[in-house]
Amino acid sequence: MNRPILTAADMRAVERRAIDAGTEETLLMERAGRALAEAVRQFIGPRDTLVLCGPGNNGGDGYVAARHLALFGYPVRVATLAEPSSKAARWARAQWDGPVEDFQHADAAPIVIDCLFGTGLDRELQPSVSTRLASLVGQALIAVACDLPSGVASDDGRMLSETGIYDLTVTFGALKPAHRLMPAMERMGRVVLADIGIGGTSAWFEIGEPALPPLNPCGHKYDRGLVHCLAGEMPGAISLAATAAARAGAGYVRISTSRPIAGIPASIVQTGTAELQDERIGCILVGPGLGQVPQVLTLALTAPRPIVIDADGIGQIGEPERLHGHDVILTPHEGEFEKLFGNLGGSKAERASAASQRSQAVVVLKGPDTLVAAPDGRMGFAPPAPPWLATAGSGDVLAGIIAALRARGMTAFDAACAGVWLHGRAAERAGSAMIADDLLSAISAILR
Ligand SMILES: NC(=O)C1=CN([C@@H]2O[C@H](COP(=O)(O)OP(=O)(O)OC[C@H]3O[C@@H](n4cnc5c(N)ncnc54)[C@H](OP(=O)(O)O)[C@@H]3O)[C@@H](O)[C@H]2O)[C@@H](O)CC1
Ligand SMILES: [K+]
Repeated sequence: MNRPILTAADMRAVERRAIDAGTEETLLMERAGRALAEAVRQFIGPRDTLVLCGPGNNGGDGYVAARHLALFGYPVRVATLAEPSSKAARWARAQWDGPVEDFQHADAAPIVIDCLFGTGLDRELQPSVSTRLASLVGQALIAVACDLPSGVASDDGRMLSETGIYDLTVTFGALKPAHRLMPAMERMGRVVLADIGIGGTSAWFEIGEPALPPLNPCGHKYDRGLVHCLAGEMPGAISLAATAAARAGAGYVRISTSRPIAGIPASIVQTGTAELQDERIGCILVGPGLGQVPQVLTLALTAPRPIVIDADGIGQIGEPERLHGHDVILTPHEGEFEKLFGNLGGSKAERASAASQRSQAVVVLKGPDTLVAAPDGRMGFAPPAPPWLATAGSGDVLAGIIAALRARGMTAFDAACAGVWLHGRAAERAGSAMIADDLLSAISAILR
């Protein structure tokens, strides 16, 4: 299931609609604070707990959580940075009948719950606040963030202030972009999405497990998709990509190559010609191991077939507008992206979206926080993938998987999202000592 990702403004609009429809704001805060307390209870048993409350509704959630944790039997202290400034937070503060300490002078605790700032943070923290918060987070056995670690910019995942590494982040109603974007994502620990009875739809979402096209029991190999790969100077990369395409379910994979490539499964056909006008081709794959032979990309773009352009192929496109009228999926990492699109500025999501619109291609902007952008504004955010996916050949495998899914009839955007999801799960299955070749058998295991 794809989970919506909402900006702070989107989230406020959802909240406003619920309130206009008769839901009390304090009820939403009560649900959020209770969900936070329950998540903490699931994570760790009763230990001394310090809840840090800020002036806004994030702080309000903190007073509610403190009340519930005390009811659950946790020894709870509350420390405040400033008195509540919103009506709902004042209500929550009034429901807390324990003492309230001053944030700067509160003693550390094994469980620290940061409810200073959430989606309303719009500037860096005062240095005295970030230093003290980082110290409390650093001394804690378990550091928990309410909605977001204070210091995180919700909409783009930047760190406005550094406050340390958390173990658990409990968010409400919907994920925010920062939960799936670096550098914020790696500060959050486990992210729990709590249901508080409201939520929205969005063109932005976290990529969930895909529904792959069903196999036709009466079908033949071409029904399952023909992927045509174009080799270049370094055949290892294209053989990895071609094998990944075969493992990801393409019925027929062939490689145009000027010299035989050793070590490829015999089922992958090698040909000395490039029959790209073949209408049975479901997707052309060009770029892995291509080297400096730009005429191969030019040849690929003569064929009226869907194309995945990866690696060296991306650097040879020249102007992104060259792709207009073609059916293209681009799979750049940051360096290749900048080479093609220049320095676009803005957040990673804004850059991916702008690039997709400019090229009219689906853009898979790879990294530890991979994004899939469509020209119509849709954006898939990859769920967290293991860091060992950053290894030589990993991108070739991803390109091959995506080409197979495109050839199998998925739309360009869906194929790219599904490929990113499968690639991450294959890496999880392959384990931390994997090399890119191991992803191939892991794909087979997942698709079994
Ligand atoms: N949306 C929903 O559906 C629900 C949302 N809920 C919760 O509400 C949270 C959002 O609450 P929010 O909008 O009150 O913002 P929040 O993060 O508490 O901070 C705003 C306050 O901080 C201040 N301020 C900002 N930056 C600052 C800085 N650097 N240094 C110092 N001050 C700074 C700013 O005041 P300012 O000084 O700018 O006037 C303002 O007072 C959300 O994260 C979630 O936890 C749940 O209750 C349930 C439903
Ligand atoms: K927080």
